[in-house]
Amino acid sequence: MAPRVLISDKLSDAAVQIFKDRGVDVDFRPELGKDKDKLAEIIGDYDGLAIRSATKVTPKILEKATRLKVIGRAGIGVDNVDIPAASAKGVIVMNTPFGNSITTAEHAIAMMFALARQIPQADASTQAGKWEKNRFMGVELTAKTLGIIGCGNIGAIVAERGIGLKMKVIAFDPFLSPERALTIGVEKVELDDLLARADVITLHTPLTEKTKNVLSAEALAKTRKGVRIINCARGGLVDEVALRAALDSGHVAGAAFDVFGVEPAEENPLFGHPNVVCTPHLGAATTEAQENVALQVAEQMSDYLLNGAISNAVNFPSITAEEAPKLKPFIALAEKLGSFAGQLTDSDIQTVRITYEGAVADQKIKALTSAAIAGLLRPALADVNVVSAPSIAKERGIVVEETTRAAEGDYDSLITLSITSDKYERAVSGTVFADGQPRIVDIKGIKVDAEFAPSMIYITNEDKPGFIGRFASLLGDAGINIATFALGRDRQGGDAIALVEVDGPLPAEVLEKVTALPHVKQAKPLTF
Ligand SMILES: NC(=O)C1=CN([C@@H]2O[C@H](COP(=O)(O)OP(=O)(O)OC[C@H]3O[C@@H](n4cnc5c(N)ncnc54)[C@H](O)[C@@H]3O)[C@@H](O)[C@H]2O)C=CC1
Ligand SMILES: O=C(O)CCC(=O)C(=O)O
Repeated sequence: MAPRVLISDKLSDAAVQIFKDRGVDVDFRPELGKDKDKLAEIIGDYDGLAIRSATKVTPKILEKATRLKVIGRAGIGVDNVDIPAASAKGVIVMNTPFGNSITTAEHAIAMMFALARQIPQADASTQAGKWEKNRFMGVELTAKTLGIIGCGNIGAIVAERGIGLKMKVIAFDPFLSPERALTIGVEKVELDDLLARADVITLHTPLTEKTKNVLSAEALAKTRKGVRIINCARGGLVDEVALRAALDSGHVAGAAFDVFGVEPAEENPLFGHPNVVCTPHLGAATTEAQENVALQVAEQMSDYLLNGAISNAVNFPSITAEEAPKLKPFIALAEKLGSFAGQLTDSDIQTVRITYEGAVADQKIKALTSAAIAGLLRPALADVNVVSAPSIAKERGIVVEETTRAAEGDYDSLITLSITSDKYERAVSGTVFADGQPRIVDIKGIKVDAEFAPSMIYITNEDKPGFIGRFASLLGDAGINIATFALGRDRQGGDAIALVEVDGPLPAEVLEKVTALPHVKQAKPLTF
């Protein structure tokens, strides 16, 4: 029986044709993106779901998706799909990481011109018969400084266009290597430097814990008077209330937003300000981009449904059905070791060394390495996947080295991930026990024994009496339950570490208090 795919958003017709040509039954029901009840009612009849951003793939939808094998996002951001819930159901989630990048970069440039010359306002006034020639005095962009926050695929295209416009382009992106910055032709700077120098700031990062409110009230206060701000990436990167205040005071000269904290944005703090230009998430909305992403998603989904081939999956490596059961726990281990290192890293990674010892060395280590790199980069990159992770690492000048050797220590299989950055070297090792659960067994040469948990705290401290008691009382007083507690130290009175699993997320103020405890060097929240 031919697999069945439902298209529940406005995808280009090109996708329908590809599915038909490949022998996949396809139903084109774009109205379902806004009708979650109807979608839940019929999703059980389909093997594949092709979407853009209107369809929200929630755990409730996935619960009803008894046949679903693959979700294809015709676009980049998969924030409308509950990835953990899809993964838990074994549903592959694919995206199309490059098909709409040029179009979105062009939208940011269009927004920059709209702000510089107040084109929407001048258009409205002219068409109202006012002919207000003196009201609309613009600014020239040539020789102005364009500050790009997030210089990945789209940011790099914006940079190229900005340089073409004779602007001075500076970029803040902790994961941009100096070599890549040189190739793109941008000056790599720290955030404060960008804020102080840029005449126009444009954002091109994913929305993550680290990028949320990257333009906060405090950051906006560090910008130049007269700065213009563009967001064509994700709502939530800029504090909209603080930006409105900065526009009202005249500190910020203009803002152009395509994306908003709440979408669809029927109301928003920025609305109604005379120097604000808004579009309804149109960044990817060109015929060319929509055709690119529709063709690509239909090809990828057909390949998977008909032949089992996986590409651009955000939640699974490319492996065969026979390899999967043996590899799966080690994939999880590699990805979690990478994630552990990635969550603790805020600087430019130069080298990643992965050592496979014992039985695991005979497995498909390319997939394991990809999973480790995807885990490492995911805290920083938009929806990096196991297929794209190695090439992204290469593009960023990260050297990846793999070593295999016979088991030397206590474990049948051991994976060690070491990263070198411009500031430090960090190593973490893990294994999979007979229960199939991945575990951390060594951090920086200090032995521990901890499972990965949804909410954890990693603490480094001096091995002095009293720490555990003080820490436990602090969490107890804050009403936070400690689920597991793993300790290690290099020697008596030396460096110690603790990996603590807690029930529920850790509030920032509690973390601050932990960091302030005597002898604590650092305390970081981790999620797995
Ligand atoms: N408005 C629209 O319709 C569209 C919006 N987008 C959004 O644009 C954004 C960027 O997409 P791509 O360039 O394809 O992603 P990408 O993954 O290629 O680039 C993101 C860049 O942000 C950087 N970054 C991560 N954390 C950072 C931090 N804390 N500070 C500074 N930089 C940081 C990363 O190193 C990376 O270079 C995504 O959020 C995507 O969803 C994409 C397409 C259309
Ligand atoms: O499909 C769209 O219109 C939105 C595109 C987008 O935001 C993305 O690809 O991340």
